[in-house]
Amino acid sequence: MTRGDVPIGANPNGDTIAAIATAVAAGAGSVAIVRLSGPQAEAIGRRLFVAPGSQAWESHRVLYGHVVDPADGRRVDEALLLLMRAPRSFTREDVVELHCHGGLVAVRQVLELVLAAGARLAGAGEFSQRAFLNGRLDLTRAEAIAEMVAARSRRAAELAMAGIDGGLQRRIGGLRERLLDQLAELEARVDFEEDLPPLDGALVRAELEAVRGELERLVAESRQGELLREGLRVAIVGRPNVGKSSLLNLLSRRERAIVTDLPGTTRDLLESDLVLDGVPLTLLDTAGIRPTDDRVELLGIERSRQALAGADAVLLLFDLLAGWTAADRELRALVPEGVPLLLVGNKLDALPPGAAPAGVPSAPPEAPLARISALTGAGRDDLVAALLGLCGAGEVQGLQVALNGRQRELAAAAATSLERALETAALGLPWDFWTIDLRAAIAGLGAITGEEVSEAVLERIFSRFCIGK
Ligand SMILES: Nc1nc2c(c(=O)[nH]1)N(C=O)[C@@H](CNc1ccc(C(=O)N[C@@H](CCC(=O)O)C(=O)O)cc1)CN2
Ligand SMILES: Nc1nc2c(ncn2[C@@H]2O[C@H](COP(=O)(O)OP(=O)(O)OP(=O)(O)O)[C@@H](O)[C@H]2O)c(=O)[nH]1
Ligand SMILES: [Mg+2]
Repeated sequence: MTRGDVPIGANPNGDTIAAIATAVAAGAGSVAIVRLSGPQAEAIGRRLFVAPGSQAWESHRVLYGHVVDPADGRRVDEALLLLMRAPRSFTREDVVELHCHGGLVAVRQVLELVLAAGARLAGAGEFSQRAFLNGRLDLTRAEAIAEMVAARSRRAAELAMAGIDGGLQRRIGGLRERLLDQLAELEARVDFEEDLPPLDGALVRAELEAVRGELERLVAESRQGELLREGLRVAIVGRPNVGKSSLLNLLSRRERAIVTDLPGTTRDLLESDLVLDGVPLTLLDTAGIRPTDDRVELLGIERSRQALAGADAVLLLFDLLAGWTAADRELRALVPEGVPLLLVGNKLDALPPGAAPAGVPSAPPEAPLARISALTGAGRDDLVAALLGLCGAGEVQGLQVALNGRQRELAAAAATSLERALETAALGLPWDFWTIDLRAAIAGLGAITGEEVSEAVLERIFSRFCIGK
């Protein structure tokens, strides 16, 4: 995105941007919106839009009419126009929306006419960036908007909504205010030591310690938010014929993968996107791993190994009838250290009642164990709960706010700065020695909310948004 000509702050003389605001892929919607923002938005709208009768161009009213090509008066689409004059708009600039018919052909023509009439194609995230620069949103709300667009599950959308409502801004902004209060007290003592009542150092330290604790809690909880935003890649691995594809089908509730009684049925990697208990995940069905001379099967097995190496979690499936065999133990050794692993004994239905499966330890030392029948679905819910629990996703239900990666780094650094300030305090050094680290912590929290953030960082954040947002 190049936007060197737009200064930080309001944009009264700036250019007018435009983009298609609605989905441009994954099938046509029934309505598509071209959005304009900037000082020329209304003039361009009036040039291209013909509203019959005596409809008035009033703010926050919808006009009915047609988008026409001003060159020849040809009607390009039947549409609705929504005018929102500054500052009562998303960007706090004049905004015009042309609500066209869905599908891409007409709406692209409308966008071309808008650009030909003097608007500039918006860069990624540029509407949201203007909303931020014009003080309509803080940075946590702007980032939450991007998360809402990207959300893959209901829980991820709820978390994004809490961010849009300012949940994170209030938490971080509140902690920053508390630090600013302490800084003011300390600085007053540096400047006017004689005129003020003495400062109770223990109280200041207790307050810094409390803020530091809150920051560390937020950092610790951020992992759950990450799960919701990014989803988990879970590989199902195991020997041929143990029921991996059957399990994929059971969890995705459809016949996604081919299942046969022939070992070596699955030869390629198969991905299925699903949501389990509000957590989005990508399940990978893999080719059964075994020694073989079949060239195609060997290539598939190589992909299984790669999936195993790149997964956030692994379900290692084995056949309860055959028991936990030497080959299963070898597979277990392939699972990288530190990757959450659940052993899944399958074909529970075929086990005679009361029979202990051969070789399966009651509490296997290797990893936690779940028993299921991919055929009947028995044990499915316990499997899901165990998997999510292993990945730390069990607690996402109560999650109110969650830091993203950028915010987590800043919060962790701020916590470290506070720790340093507290160490300085413990050494009994003068007030002005504390304030250096305290100020660094305040700046870090200001970078989360956007109160103290460089233009380069803003560019990087908004360039990850989609065009039209
Ligand atoms: N058609 C359409 N739908 C949309 C958006 C949009 O821009 N256009 N949004 C875009 O993301 C989201 C809604 N968010 C919005 C947030 C604020 C304002 C707005 O005009 N705020 C003004 C005025 C509020 C008022 O009149 O009380 C303000 O806060 O000053 C508009 C949309 C989702 N749906
Ligand atoms: N009785 C019983 N049979 C099962 C169960 N799960 C799978 N099967 C059967 O086991 C056979 C193999 O199932 P698949 O799901 O294709 O096994 P796979 O692990 O994907 O096998 P490959 O793709 O060859 O590695 C099929 O005949 C399934 O019907 C189960 O829980 N109980
Ligand atoms: Mg299979």
